[in-house]
Parts: sequence; C-alpha cells; structure tokens
Amino acid sequence: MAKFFRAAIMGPPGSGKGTISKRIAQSFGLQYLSSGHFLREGIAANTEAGVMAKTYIERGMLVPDPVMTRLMLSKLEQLSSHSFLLDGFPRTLAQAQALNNRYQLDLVISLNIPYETLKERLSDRWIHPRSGRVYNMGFNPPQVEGKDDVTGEPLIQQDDDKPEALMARLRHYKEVAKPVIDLYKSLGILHSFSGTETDRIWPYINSLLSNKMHTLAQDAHQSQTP
Ligand SMILES: Nc1ncnc2c1ncn2[C@@H]1O[C@H](COP(=O)(O)OP(=O)(O)OP(=O)(O)O)[C@@H](O)[C@H]1O
Ligand SMILES: O=c1ccn([C@@H]2O[C@H](COP(=O)(O)OP(=O)(O)O)[C@@H](O)[C@H]2O)c(=O)[nH]1
Repeated sequence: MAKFFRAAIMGPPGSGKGTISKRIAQSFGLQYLSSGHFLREGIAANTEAGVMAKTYIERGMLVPDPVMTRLMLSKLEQLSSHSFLLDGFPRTLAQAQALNNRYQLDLVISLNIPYETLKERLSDRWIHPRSGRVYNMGFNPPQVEGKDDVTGEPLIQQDDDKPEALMARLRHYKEVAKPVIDLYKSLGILHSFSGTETDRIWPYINSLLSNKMHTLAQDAHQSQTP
C-alpha cells in the first residue's frame, strides 16, 4: 500500500510557516492544512466551530483543545489517502497527543527566527483577510500597494502583528510549544532550522523533504515487492 507523507510546521508568529508551507505544497504536492485558515473560514460561514472560535480569537486566546482537535481531525479524515502538511496545529501538547492517536507524523519542521527579524517582518505584514494571502512590503509586495493581487480588494494589517503585542505572543508561543517540541524530539522526527531569511533556509528544507519522500517511496516499493 502507498504510504502517505505526513508533516507539520511549527514556529513563532512571523517565522515564515505560511511562506515555507506554500513552497512545500507547490514543490512536493502535499495538501496544506492551516488551522487559522479553517477557523477564519468557519467564522465567515457561521459554523458552530466558527462561532465558538471567534469568541476566543477576539480575546487573543487559543481556541479550546477539544474544538480544535475535532475540527482538524475531521479535515484530516477527508484526506485519509493524501500526503499533508499541517500549519498551526497541533499547537498544544493535548492537541499533539490527540493527533498522534490517529495519525503518526513522519516529520516536524521547527523554525527558530531571531526576535528582531520577527518584529520587522510582522510590522510589514499585510493580509487579504478573505483568502489569507500574505504580503510583505519588502519581501513579497503586492503588485499595487495596499491591494490584493487576485481580487484587487484592500489589504489589512492585523492588530496583533504590531510590535507592542508581539512580545506577549512570542512568550505565549514558547510556553505552549515547548512540550510539543519535546514530544516530537523524543519521537525523533523534529528538524529545527534557524536563520533570518526563508530563502536561505528553504534549500535545506527542500533537500530534507526530497530525501524523506524518496526513502518513503523506496520503503513502500520494497514492501510491495514479493
Ligand atoms: N491549533 C490551535 N489551537 C488553538 N487555537 C488556534 C489554533 N490554531 C489557530 N488558533 C487560533 O486562531 C488564531 C489565528 O491563527 P493563525 O495560525 O492564523 O495565526 P496566529 O497564530 O495569529 O499567528 P501566525 O500565523 O502569525 O503564526 C490564533 O491566534 C488562535 O487564537
Ligand atoms: O524570509 C522571509 C519570510 C517571510 N517574510 C514575510 O514575513 C511575514 C511573516 O511570514 P509568514 O506569514 O509566512 O509567517 P507565519 O506567521 O505563517 O509563521 C510575511 O509578511 C512574509 O511575507 C519575509 O519578509 N521574509
């Protein structure tokens, strides 16, 4: 039976998870699942999970684990015969354990980016809220200033991307992510990358994924050979 490749990406806000995920999905054909995107979709459609999630997100809090786990596992259920990349989930140890009971990840990418870089990037991050498309005035500016490339609709800056909110978000990320990172380290699937530019980190991630997917394909082939 073909083995599907299952990965997750972790890192503080602004570390480039979305940017790198896009490249991974394009280069390796993995299905990309972003928890933030699903939540925003649920909020826009007024689903039960969306209505509940909104009250937490508006207060700058994490959505409760059972809500998040139910949402993401049901999305994964629809993808049971597909390789995937998770972004934004699992965020807490309880979420990681719930995921692990259902799917074992092959690889977890963790991004370590200096605080000054995160601050600079986020103060310049512009978002098209409906699609989640992300721009940066220096790194990947829109074709027309302040407008989304596809729809021409206005771009916005999120309040919690402002430098005064960042320190608290970062502290919170570190606290919550540590036991998740420790779990994946103990499972031997954690790969950490440090640097100030995605373009410099990308070749290492690219070759790591190429090697892993090649090994997986070979293993699947051998297990099929009588
Ligand atoms: N796995 C999760 N568990 C709990 N809450 C979540 C989870 N994923 C997303 N959320 C909620 O949705 C919000 C938006 O998530 P999203 O991943 O888009 O962006 P973010 O966490 O604000 O930062 P960034 O994309 O910059 O890393 C979060 O602030 C949080 O309240
Ligand atoms: O090398 C890089 C990688 C990303 N970005 C920008 O930094 C911001 C944060 O990146 P992303 O949204 O991918 O990070 P996430 O919050 O998903 O980890 C975005 O405006 C990106 O365009 C950047 O300027 N340089």
